[in-house]
Amino acid sequence: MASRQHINTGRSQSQSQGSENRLFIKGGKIVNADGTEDADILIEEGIIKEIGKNITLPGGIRTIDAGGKLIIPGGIDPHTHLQLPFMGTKSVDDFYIGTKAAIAGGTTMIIDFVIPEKRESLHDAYKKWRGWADKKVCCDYSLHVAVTWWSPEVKEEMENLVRCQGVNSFKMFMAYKDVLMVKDHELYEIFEHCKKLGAIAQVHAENGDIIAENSKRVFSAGITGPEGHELSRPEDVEAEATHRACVLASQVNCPLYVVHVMSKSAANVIAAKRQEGCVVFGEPIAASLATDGTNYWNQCWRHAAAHVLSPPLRPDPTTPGYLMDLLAQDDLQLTATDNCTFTHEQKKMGCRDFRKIPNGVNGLEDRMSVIWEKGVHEGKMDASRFVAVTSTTAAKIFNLYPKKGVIAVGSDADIVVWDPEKTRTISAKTHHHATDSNIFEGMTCHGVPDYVICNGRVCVDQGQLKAVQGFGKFVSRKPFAPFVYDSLKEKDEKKKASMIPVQRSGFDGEMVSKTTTSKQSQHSTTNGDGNKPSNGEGSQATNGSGEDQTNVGRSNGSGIPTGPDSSSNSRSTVKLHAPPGGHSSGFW
Ligand SMILES: NC(=O)NCCC(=O)O
Ligand SMILES: [Zn+2]
Ligand SMILES: [Zn+2]
Repeated sequence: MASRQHINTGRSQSQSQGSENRLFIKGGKIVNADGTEDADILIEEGIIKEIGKNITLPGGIRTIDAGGKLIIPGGIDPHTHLQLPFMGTKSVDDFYIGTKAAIAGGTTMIIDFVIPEKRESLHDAYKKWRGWADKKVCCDYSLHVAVTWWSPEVKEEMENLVRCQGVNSFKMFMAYKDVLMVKDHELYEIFEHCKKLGAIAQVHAENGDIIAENSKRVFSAGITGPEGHELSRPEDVEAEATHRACVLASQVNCPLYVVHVMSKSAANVIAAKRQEGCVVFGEPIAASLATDGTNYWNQCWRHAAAHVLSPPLRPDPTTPGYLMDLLAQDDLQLTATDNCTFTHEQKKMGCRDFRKIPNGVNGLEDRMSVIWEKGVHEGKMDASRFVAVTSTTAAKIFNLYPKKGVIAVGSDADIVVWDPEKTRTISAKTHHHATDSNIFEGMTCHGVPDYVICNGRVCVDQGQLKAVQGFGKFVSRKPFAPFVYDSLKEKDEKKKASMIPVQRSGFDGEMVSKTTTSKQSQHSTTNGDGNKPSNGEGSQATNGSGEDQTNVGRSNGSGIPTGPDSSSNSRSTVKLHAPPGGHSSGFW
C-alpha cells in the first residue's frame, strides 16, 4: 500500500458545508490501486481522518456497515461533455443530471471539456463553462480546455489558464475539419507550449482531412445511414492520427494523452510508442470496452444512430475484449466515458445524412459496472487494477493525487462501498441520464454501489440516490504532475545531450559552382579540388530533403526562388560558400 499520510486537501470548512460531519465505515475491505487492507475508516468534515482497526469513535457518528463489501476510491471520469453545444444542438445531460448519473454509478468526480469556438477567447469559454457547472454539479469537477485555434493570444491565454485557473490539460482535435481541427504545424507548436507550461496535451486522434473526403464519397455512393459514419472513418484513420500525434509530441518531449481509444490498431500504436519510451497515455472508454460497431448495421435507425460517436465503435466484435486485455496489462492506462448524450429527437437531425447525426453516447452512470463486469468479473483484472483504471491513474495524470484517487488519511472522502456480487441490468427506463436510449441496454453487470460518498456526504444510501445540486466544487489542478513529468526529465536530458554540433575544422575550398543558361540549367558540383564527386550523395547542395537547391539564387529557405539569379537570362556562375561557424550543409 502507498504511504498513508496527512495531506492538505484544500477544501475549506465552508466548502464541506452540508456534508455529514462524521461517518464511520466498518467491516469492509479497502481496495487501493496498490493493494488491499481490511480496515475501518473514520471520516470528518469530508476528509478521511483515520484508517485502521479499533478506532476510537467520537459521539454522534453514523456507522455504515460494509461487511463483505469492497471500499474503493470514488470513480473519476476524466472525459465528459455535459451540456455541450455541438453539431447544431446541445448534449442533454447538463451538469446537474450528468453528475447525478455519475454518482448513481459510483463516480465521484468528472473532468469536462471547455470547447471554445474558433476565434473565441479560451478564457471567456472557460468562464462560461464555470458559470454553467459551478451551481449545478453534485460532485467535484475540473476542466480541460480545448485549443481549437492558434495565435499568440491563445498562447498567452493557455499560460494564464495554467497559472491562474487551475487548468493543466489542453485538448486538440485532429478531426472536425474547419470547425475544431488544428493543423499539424499548429499541433507541434501547441505541444511545445504545453510542455513549457507543464501541462498534458490531449488529442482526439482522427485524420480530419481524410474523413472530410471519405464522408463525401460514402454519401455520394448512396449510403446515408449511420453505417456511413463508420465507413467514412475506418480504424486506419484513427491509427494514423494516433501515430502522427505521438510523433509530433515526441519531437518536443511533450506528454500526450490520447482520448477515446476506439480501435485495436490505435491501441497498438500507443502500446508500441510506450515501448519505445514515449510518454503517452491511452484512454479507452466504456463504449469501446463494452460494445461494438456492428450496431451501425442494425436494421433500426434509432438503435444505430444512438451508437454514433467519433471515432466510431469498430465493427470487429473482438475489439472490446482486445482493448480490455491491453487495459489490464497497462498498454492502455485508464478509462473514461466521453459522455455526450443526445435524445432520439436530436439524433434525427441526421436521419437523411449520417454526417448530421450529433456525435455522442452515454457512459457516465454505467462505466464502473461495465468495467467491473468485463474486466474483473470476466477475470481479466483484479480489483486493484480496476481502481487504478477507474480512479487512481486519472488522479495521478491530472495531478489530483492524493487528494483524489486513493483511500488514504488526509484524502477527500470520495468513497464507494461496492458490492461485487450484486447485479443490475442497464436500461434507459431506469437510468438517470436525460437521454432516451442507452448503448448498454439490457446488459447485466455484477458490481453495484451500495453507498457513494462525495466529500463525506452520503449521496447513494443503500442504493438510494440522494445527490445534491451544487454540492460539488471546482477542483484546481497544478501543472507538472509528477506522475507525468518525472519520467520526462531523463528524456529531456538525453535529448539535450544529443543536440551537439559536430566540430569540424571548417571548409576552405569552393563548395559548389553552377552554370545557368537561358533555356536550361546545368550544374556541376565540385569537391575542394574541383573534381566531380563519384556519387551524387552529399555532392549537391540540398535543403536536407534531397531537393536540388543549386539553381536557387536567393532562397527564402523553402526552395522557392526569390532573387534575380533564378530568373536571369544571362549566363552566370553562382558560388556557394560555407556559412560562418564551419557548418557545411551547402544550404542556408
Ligand atoms: N466523441 C463524440 O462523438 N462526441 C463528443 C466530442 C468528442 O469528444 O469528439
Ligand atoms: Zn473527441
Ligand atoms: Zn469527447
